[in-house]
Amino acid sequence: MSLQNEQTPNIEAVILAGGMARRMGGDDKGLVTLNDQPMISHAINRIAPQVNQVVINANRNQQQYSQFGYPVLSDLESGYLGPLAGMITAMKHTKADLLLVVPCDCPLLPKDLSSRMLHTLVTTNAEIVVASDGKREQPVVMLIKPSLYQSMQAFLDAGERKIDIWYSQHHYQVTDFSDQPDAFVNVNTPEQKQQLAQKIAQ
Ligand SMILES: Nc1nc2c(ncn2[C@@H]2O[C@H](COP(=O)(O)OP(=O)(O)OP(=O)(O)O)[C@@H](O)[C@H]2O)c(=O)[nH]1
Ligand SMILES: [Mg+2]
Repeated sequence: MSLQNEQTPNIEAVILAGGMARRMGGDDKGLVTLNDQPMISHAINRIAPQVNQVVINANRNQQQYSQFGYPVLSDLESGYLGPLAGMITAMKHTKADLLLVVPCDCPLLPKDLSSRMLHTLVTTNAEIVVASDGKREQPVVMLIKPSLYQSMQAFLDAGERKIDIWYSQHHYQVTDFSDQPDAFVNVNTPEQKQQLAQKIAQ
């Protein structure tokens, strides 16, 4: 699929908040408070200025999530199949040219995430762009063509769940954010939340 307008494609962001957050004791991770704000607010504040639309993907507390002012999508396929279930739900729903996928538990996402990943996509003609902190790929931070939903559906139908195995079947490229080493700090446990709260407050 070629983009209709490669200079200014329409980009929608989906913020994934549909997991079970077992390492957070089963609390709804997007709504857990980090420095006086729900965790997802930090991600929204970083991402909303960078894209044309935002949707939130959540499988619990949908009413509370709707108060952020964006559409809330629940996984089309229930059963907590993992992040791919949230991504495919947004891919099927969006009318945008490109979908920017981010998790709700990365409060320091780059402020130039979308533009740099778009630059990679356009200059390499990739179907998928994955962010990297310079050491590791961040599989839940992707810029992706929504038309790939059919491939993702086949992957899920086959019982597969791992994002990096799925995208490695496609022409993907990596955008390196090693200039922002903390950008993908991820909050999975109460201890990590505590550490990040102190760091942000400094
Ligand atoms: N829609 C959807 N999103 C998910 C699902 N599982 C995980 N995610 C999201 O994927 C991202 C990365 O997942 P994790 O950080 O492991 O979050 P989690 O699965 O809720 O947490 P743990 O149970 O502790 O692994 C987070 O933004 C989650 O909300 C799922 O089954 N459906
Ligand atoms: Mg998980």
